[in-house]
Amino acid sequence: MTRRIVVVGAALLDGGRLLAARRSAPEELAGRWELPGGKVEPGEAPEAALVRELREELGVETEAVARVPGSWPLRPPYELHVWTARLLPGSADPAPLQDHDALRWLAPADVWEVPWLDQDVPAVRAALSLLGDGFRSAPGG
Ligand SMILES: Nc1nc2c([nH]c(=O)n2[C@H]2C[C@H](O)[C@@H](COP(=O)(O)OP(=O)(O)OP(=O)(O)O)O2)c(=O)[nH]1
Repeated sequence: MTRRIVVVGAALLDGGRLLAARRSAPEELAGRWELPGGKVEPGEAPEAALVRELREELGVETEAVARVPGSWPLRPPYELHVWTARLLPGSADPAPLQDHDALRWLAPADVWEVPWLDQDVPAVRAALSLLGDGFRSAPGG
């Protein structure tokens, strides 16, 4: 059986905009944009991993809202799953504390302005199709 490790990415929404994060490392990914997140640890729920990673990387308090249908292969054994997420009331604003050197809140019309990692493009597309054109609020939110 092939070992699979899930990387959770957040489609973090606030005020009708989606957060994109520019990777600062490793070298082959640096300068490209991604959905912030990281690896799910053994025994950890993906929603909990997402909240933990966003706290570590961005200094924010969030909650996962809904899984975006689909999964996207990364470098083996990793695969990307995406959840919509929102900032909790009173959370700090996101800051690029770890793994990233720039952040952008993208309005719907601007989503394709940043050079996403190739492997993130279908995941971002799926997130947008779940959210709808305006992405005013995450489903369930
Ligand atoms: N977080 C995240 N990682 C992605 C995306 N697309 C993509 O190819 N990756 C890759 C980059 C990394 O090789 C891997 C996730 O690693 P990470 O560095 O974000 O995760 P982590 O914080 O748990 O890692 P670590 O430093 O603890 O090892 O998946 C994405 O949209 N979000």
